[in-house]
Formats: sequence, structure tokens, C-alpha cells
Amino acid sequence: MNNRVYIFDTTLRDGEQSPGVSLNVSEKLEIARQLARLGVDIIEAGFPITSQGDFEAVKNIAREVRGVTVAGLARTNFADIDRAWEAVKQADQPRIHTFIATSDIHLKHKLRMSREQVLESAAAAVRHAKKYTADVEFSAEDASRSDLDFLCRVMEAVIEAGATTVNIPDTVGYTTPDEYAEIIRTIMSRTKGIEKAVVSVHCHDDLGLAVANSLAAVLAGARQVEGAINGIGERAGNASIEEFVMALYTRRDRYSLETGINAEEIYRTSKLVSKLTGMDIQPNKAVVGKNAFAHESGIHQDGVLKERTTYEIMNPAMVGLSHSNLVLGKHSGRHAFRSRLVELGFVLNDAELNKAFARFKDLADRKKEIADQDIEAIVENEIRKVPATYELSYLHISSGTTVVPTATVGLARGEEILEEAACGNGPVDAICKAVDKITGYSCRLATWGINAITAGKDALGEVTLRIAENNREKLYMGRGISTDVLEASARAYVNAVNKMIYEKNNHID
Ligand SMILES: CC(=O)SCCNC(=O)CCNC(=O)[C@H](O)C(C)(C)COP(=O)(O)OP(=O)(O)OC[C@H]1O[C@@H](n2cnc3c(N)ncnc32)[C@H](O)[C@@H]1OP(=O)(O)O
Ligand SMILES: CC(C)C(=O)C(=O)O
Repeated sequence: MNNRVYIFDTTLRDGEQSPGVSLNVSEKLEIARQLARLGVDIIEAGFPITSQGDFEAVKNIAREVRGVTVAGLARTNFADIDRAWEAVKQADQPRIHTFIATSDIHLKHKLRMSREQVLESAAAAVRHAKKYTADVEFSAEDASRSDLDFLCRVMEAVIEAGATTVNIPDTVGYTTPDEYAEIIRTIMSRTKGIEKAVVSVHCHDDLGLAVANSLAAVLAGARQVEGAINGIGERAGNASIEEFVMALYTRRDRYSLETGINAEEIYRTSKLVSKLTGMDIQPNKAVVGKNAFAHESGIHQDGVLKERTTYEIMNPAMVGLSHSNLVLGKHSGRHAFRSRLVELGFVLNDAELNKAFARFKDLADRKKEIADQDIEAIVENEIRKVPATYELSYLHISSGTTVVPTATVGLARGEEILEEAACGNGPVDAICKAVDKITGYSCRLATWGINAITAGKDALGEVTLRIAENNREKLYMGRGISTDVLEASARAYVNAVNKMIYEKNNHID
């Protein structure tokens, strides 16, 4: 049996049926172009009878996106099929995808049709679509809850009418892998003419089994898998294309099945779909979630640093991510901590490392995630603490909407108190200028940022900034803490100036 599995992407049709999602023509076109780069075989661009906007979107995609099959969905009504054809006909490979439900529950309550009427309607729709194009797909909606004998009769009738792909959807995400595989095998062995068509599956994720069911189906002989990027779609969504593809790829030791997907485009595609649909990706989502390649605990981080494959079954680069991510937090160990220090340019001896690590653990108990700036501060302010040439003694600020911001700063140098005043573009600028007047150095502020480190109105603010001498590139980081943002800024600036002076005096820079 052929080992090529065709990937049918329905992000723009079933995916767009996610509550709250509505894509305009240009957004759909942008996603379709990216899907083509990703290498999907078929793009289901929409359901053209639904609205003028959807019709235009499908038509634009068919006209603009080359080298891929473009499908339009249609009920078995001839008007739907005519509209679908109008929309897709300019595609390199146009496909009409027509469907009707085959389960008794849908026949009785929704369609109010008999089995014979459904059978006839399905075959007539395929015959009608065949007048337009050789490539016609038929879907038996709610197939997994349909009577199997009837399902086989419908399949036989639509293949006889010319369907080239027959889809067996698990519309309500009800089936399980072993049962679904059995349904596919039964249809493939009992349906006359089945070898003339590609057997397709379309799984929903109501029980979280969409990808597992799709995998079971291809192992049973199906050769087209329908799904959506990020698993979006009606209710709990569709099978996630990136998960299905990476399952086949990662387990090629076990399954010799291939797709035409260029996996390196996965991450980019996922990001684009998330951005344009407004549907966030849960952090622990397989393959594309923020945490999919992140390691937080010490034992795991140690393993990954020694050999990535200890805890990573996929190389993040394979899906277009540049590197895996060691998140430093309270579960991290010394190996990960030392590795980040080296990345930041610090080489500590064992005693320094132990001291810094203890401070890091202490901070991690209070903060969820430790940023690089926190580590720099631990090393520079506590491990490699430089002597303070100057210390902030007092600060007076005059500022408001109608006055020129002015700062008066008092700095202690040994026993001496030195005072200067300066005006600035804002109070922080005025503080920096007053400090410069005292120290005699002329510095520029390269970065300035504030973090609240406690909660409430009297929260402690932590200012982190970087300065450089006006004619030089080298940056010095300073940090200051206070309930007053301006005082924290002054403390941070003086802290950075002290480091600069220390390095200059000791010829370190
Ligand atoms: C499983 C799936 O994902 S199927 C695709 C679901 N996608 C959508 O529904 C896309 C958005 N839908 C729409 O814009 C609208 O529902 C339309 C334009 C398609 C139809 O709108 P309306 O004509 O107002 O019908 P409405 O949606 O209220 O009801 C659906 C009708 O189609 C019938 N129908 C449902 N499926 C089919 C089918 N495959 N073939 C023929 N008729 C069908 C229903 O029985 C019902 O018929 P009735 O009016 O005689 O009772
Ligand atoms: C139209 C069909 C393929 C569908 O979306 C479903 O059954 O879920």
C-alpha cells in the first residue's frame, strides 16, 4: 500500500467555525499562502454559499495560491455545489467537497430524511459536482455514529457516481482509536470500488482523541487526514495538523508513513494562525505551545544540558524554533544556573557559584520566573559587589505639568556630602544630570525599567537601568529599590556609576 498520507487543511473552514473566529479575505489569503509554504496538499478555503465574504475569500485563494489543491465545501444542494465551483474553479487543482450526514440521529432530527433519500441525495450531488471537476470529495457527516452497512452502501454509491476521495468523519469526536480503526478497515474491505478513491478521515477533539484517532485510521489504511493548525475548529476543535505530522515524523522508527509537510514551517504557521484568529495557544500545547520545549526542573535541565535527547523527543529546530528553553525557577539546579551565567558572560569560582545559587533559590521562592536581569543583579550586586564611591544621601525633586523638572541630589563620598542641582527633560533625566555634575562623568541612560516587587499601594519598585559614558559603548547595569520610583531610579543610577568608577580605577574595562 502507498505510504504517502495527504494532508487536508481545514483551518480556513472548520477552523474558522471556532466560536469567536471570523477571518476577512486578506487574512484568509495570508494564512493560505503560509499553508502552501507548509506543504499541505489540500486547502479547504471555506464554504462559499455561507456568505459573500467567504465566497470572495475562497475565490481569491483559488486564484492566488498556486501548486496546491483548493477545496470549497458544499451541502448536497446543487446551489451550494454551483457556488463552490464558482469559487474554486480558478485553482491549479480545484476540488468540490460535498457532504451529508448518514447517522440515524442526524437523519431523524436534523435532515428529516430517510436513508434512501440521503443515499440518493449524496450520489446526485457527486454526479452534479463531477460535471465541473474530476476532483470530488464526499463526506458522510457523523460517519462514526452511522450504521456501518448503510455507510458502506453510501460509500459505494458516491464512488460509483465519481467521488475520488471519501471521507469518514468523526464529526462529534465520539469514537476511540481501536473502534475507528475497525470502522475504516470494515469500509475498506466491504465497499465495492473503494480502491478507486482515497479514504479520508476528519476527527474532532471532544474527548481529546482527534490525533490518536487519525493515527489509528491511517494505520488501518486511510490516506488523507483532515485537520487544522493549532487544532482549532468547531467545539473542542479538529485534529491538530502539527501534532499528527510530528507523531508520524518522530515515530518513523515505527511507522513508515510520509507526508509532504515542510516541518520547519510549523511554528511560523501556528503563530500566524493564532495571531489572525485571536485564539491563544495554551502554553502546554504539544509541538507549538510556549512550554513544549521548555524545561524548568533541575534534573531535566541537567539532562538536557548534557544531552538534549534525554528529555526532548523532537528537536525544536525541526518545527522552526531556534532553540529549546531552560526556564530558571525554583525547581532549577546548579547545572542550568551555571550554564545561564556563562551565557551572560560570568565565570564564577565554586564558592561564588554556591553563594549566587543560594541567593537565586531564595529569590525563586518569591518570583515565579527568574529573568536574566535578576541573575546579573545577584552577581553584580552581591557576589561581585563593588565598593560604593558614592552613596545617595538625599534627593529633592520639583516636577509637575507646568514646571521644568529639577533635581537636587546629595551624595556622600566618605565623610563628605556633595550637592548639585540640575534641570532635565523629566525628573529621572534631572537626577542623572545632577549626579553627573557631582561625579564629573557624563553618562547616557541606555535602558530604564521598573518592576513592582511587592503588591499594593506601597509596593516596592525595583528600577533596573544601564548606563554608558557618552563617548563609549560599554554598559554598566545598576539597580535600586524603593517605594518611590524616583528614589529607586537615583539609587540605580548611582549604583551603575559606582561600578563604572570601580572598573576604571582597577583597569577592568
Ligand atoms: C459538520 C460541519 O462542520 S458542517 C459545516 C458547518 N458549517 C456551517 O454551517 C457554515 C455556516 N453556515 C451558514 O452560513 C448557514 O447555516 C448556511 C448558509 C449554510 C445555511 O443557512 P440556512 O439556509 O439559513 O439554513 P440553516 O443553517 O438554518 O439550516 C440548515 C439547513 O440545511 C440542511 N442541511 C444540513 N446539512 C445538509 C447537507 N449536508 N445537505 C443538504 N442539506 C443540509 C438542514 O437540514 C437545514 O435544512 P432545513 O432548512 O430544510 O431545515
Ligand atoms: C463537513 C464535514 C467533513 C465536517 O466538518 C465534519 O463532519 O465534522
